[in-house]
Amino acid sequence: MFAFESLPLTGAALITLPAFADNRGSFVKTFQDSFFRQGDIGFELKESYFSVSHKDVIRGMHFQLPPHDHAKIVFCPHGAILDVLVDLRRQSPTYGQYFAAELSAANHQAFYIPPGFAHGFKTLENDTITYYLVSSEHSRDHDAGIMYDSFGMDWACAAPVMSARDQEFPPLSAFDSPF
Ligand SMILES: Cc1cn([C@H]2C[C@H](O)[C@@H](COP(=O)(O)OP(=O)(O)O[C@H]3O[C@@H](C)C(=O)[C@@H](O)[C@H]3O)O2)c(=O)[nH]c1=O
Repeated sequence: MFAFESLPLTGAALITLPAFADNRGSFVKTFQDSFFRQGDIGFELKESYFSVSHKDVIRGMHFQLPPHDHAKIVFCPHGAILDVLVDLRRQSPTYGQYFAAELSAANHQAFYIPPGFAHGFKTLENDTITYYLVSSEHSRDHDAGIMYDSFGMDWACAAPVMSARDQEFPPLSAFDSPF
């Protein structure tokens, strides 16, 4: 069974994926339509993708703007990441607050990230895979972000490897949130 733990940022959740180990290795279930559609989540899978990163890579903080905003399920099937969410929903009591947790192949945990959140991560190991299940298709014109170091998170990383695009996003304080 998927174990679901609500987070202080309303609507977001930490999910422990069902995992089984035997003398061959391990088996992890990453998605079940009936589970993710139920209740408040109502997640409908539209796209899936993964990235592979070296250690000390930071990607983020990303989201898609309305009307192409989406929910994400993020997990790490190889290596480990420090995964970070920021609440961008203006009416939310936790607007501007962040939450971080380690997701790894070893703990087989996933974040459920509702629409209206920025998402990013730092890799903790080489050859780390970050895997996404997403509820809308990618729209390049609606792909946006805020600066990774603008909302109070201590990344504990002196020289992160980052894309040029991620270093040019506005800080949270200058971002006029549509969520
Ligand atoms: C996200 C995405 C990117 N791309 C393209 C754009 C670009 O040429 C190349 C790499 O894109 P990026 O540099 O944005 O990749 P990356 O920085 O890994 O983007 C990811 O970051 C994390 C934090 C997330 O939350 C993800 O949803 C996604 O935004 O892939 C797609 O074609 N489809 C997609 O869905």
